[in-house]
Amino acid sequence: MKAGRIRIVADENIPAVEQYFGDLGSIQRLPGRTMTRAQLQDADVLLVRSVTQVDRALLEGTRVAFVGSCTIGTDHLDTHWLDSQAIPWSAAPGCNANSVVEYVFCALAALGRDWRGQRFGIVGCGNVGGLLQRRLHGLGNACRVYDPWQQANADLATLEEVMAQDVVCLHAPLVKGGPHPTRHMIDAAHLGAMQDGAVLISAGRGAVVDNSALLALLEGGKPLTTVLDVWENEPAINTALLAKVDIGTPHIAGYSHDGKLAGTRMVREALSRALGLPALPDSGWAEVAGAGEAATKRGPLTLSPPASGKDSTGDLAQMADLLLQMYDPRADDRRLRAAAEAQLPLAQGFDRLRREYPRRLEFSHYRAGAAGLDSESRRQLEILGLKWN
Ligand SMILES: NC(=O)c1ccc[n+]([C@@H]2O[C@H](COP(=O)([O-])OP(=O)(O)OC[C@H]3O[C@@H](n4cnc5c(N)ncnc54)[C@H](O)[C@@H]3O)[C@@H](O)[C@H]2O)c1
Ligand SMILES: O=C(O)[C@H](O)[C@H](O)COP(=O)(O)O
Repeated sequence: MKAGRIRIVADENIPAVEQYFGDLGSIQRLPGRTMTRAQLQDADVLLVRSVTQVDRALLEGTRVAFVGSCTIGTDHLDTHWLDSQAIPWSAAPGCNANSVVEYVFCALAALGRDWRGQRFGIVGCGNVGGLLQRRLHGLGNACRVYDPWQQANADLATLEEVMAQDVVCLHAPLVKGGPHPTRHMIDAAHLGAMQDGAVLISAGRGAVVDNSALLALLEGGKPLTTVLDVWENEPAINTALLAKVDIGTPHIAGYSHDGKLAGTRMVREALSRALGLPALPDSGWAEVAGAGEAATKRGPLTLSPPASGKDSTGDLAQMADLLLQMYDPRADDRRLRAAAEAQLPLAQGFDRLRREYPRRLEFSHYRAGAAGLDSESRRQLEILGLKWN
């Protein structure tokens, strides 16, 4: 592959491909879910997101010599086959971890759930779970963590102990083989053993939770509060389960604009390494990203003062108000339910919502006035990433 003459095929949902890869050659955009081998015949580089299965069936006989996935998850890549063919590949570890952690706290805020004093369980403690754990420690919350590949984590516990916490957050990858597979790891027994009134937030991969078991439990009246961002059989998700969950979103927890751009940048950096090209300095990448980044150029966005009026939980309502001004998952929930009620198959609506996702900026882009908030609430919001005017 020679820089300047590389043929790149990229999923149409990857932002800023032209800015980040345009210097390398031509770019063709295609819908990721329906990419075919015929479309990739003359491609040198394939850039995907999580909806494209990249395997022998897709690539054999093509000249694709590099695969980049602008995502954290890699379960859609047959990495064994890619390695066996000596096709270099890269994903974007951690690119949208902050976005997912912000989603967790905004979901709790949207539910009116006070996170202070709650005991958290985290399943899967890598970039996302680990960041969540650090934030929770900063906030003063107790955590129990299940991650069979870790030994040094001070919060390690059994899966049973983790599932018994007040708020259980699932951030494990989808792993189909090996000693610790995750498909349906959260089964009827684990779900049934959750405390009445507990919160379950699933933002890793849908099939980690046995969706039928969860639906049966909710239909049976188990008092759980459930937030599902990821589902089995996306995009054709179970509408009966959607009807039962408290917040349901179309796999967008990691969809901050920042997280998506970071994914594109990380894959470009990996391709540069594979091609032996020099890395651009950080400022260079910032300029490239800036080409499509009008919002950050305008400077910080200012939040309205939080709605006044303290309740019995002190400043919770005000903290929640500020968080929800930055991102309100109930808007995504409403759009998904509206798509489920439309005449078209929900699979189309699910993908459309993801394709047309509004620009969502992470908390670091915002500034708020601290007046009226007590010092502990200010501290909590600072730990979550909010800055003050
Ligand atoms: N909803 C979204 O928008 C969204 C966004 C980002 C990532 N994700 C998903 O979340 C997953 C986690 O992201 P990450 O950045 O933390 O990935 P990561 O690779 O940094 O961490 C994954 C962690 O899960 C652990 N793990 C592996 N098998 C496990 C098992 N059987 N039980 C419990 N833990 C196990 C690993 O040891 C690792 O620590 C990704 O693989 C991806 O599928 C979803
Ligand atoms: O793995 C990830 O990074 C996330 O699940 C990602 O947000 C998925 O988005 P998609 O690739 O499906 O657009």
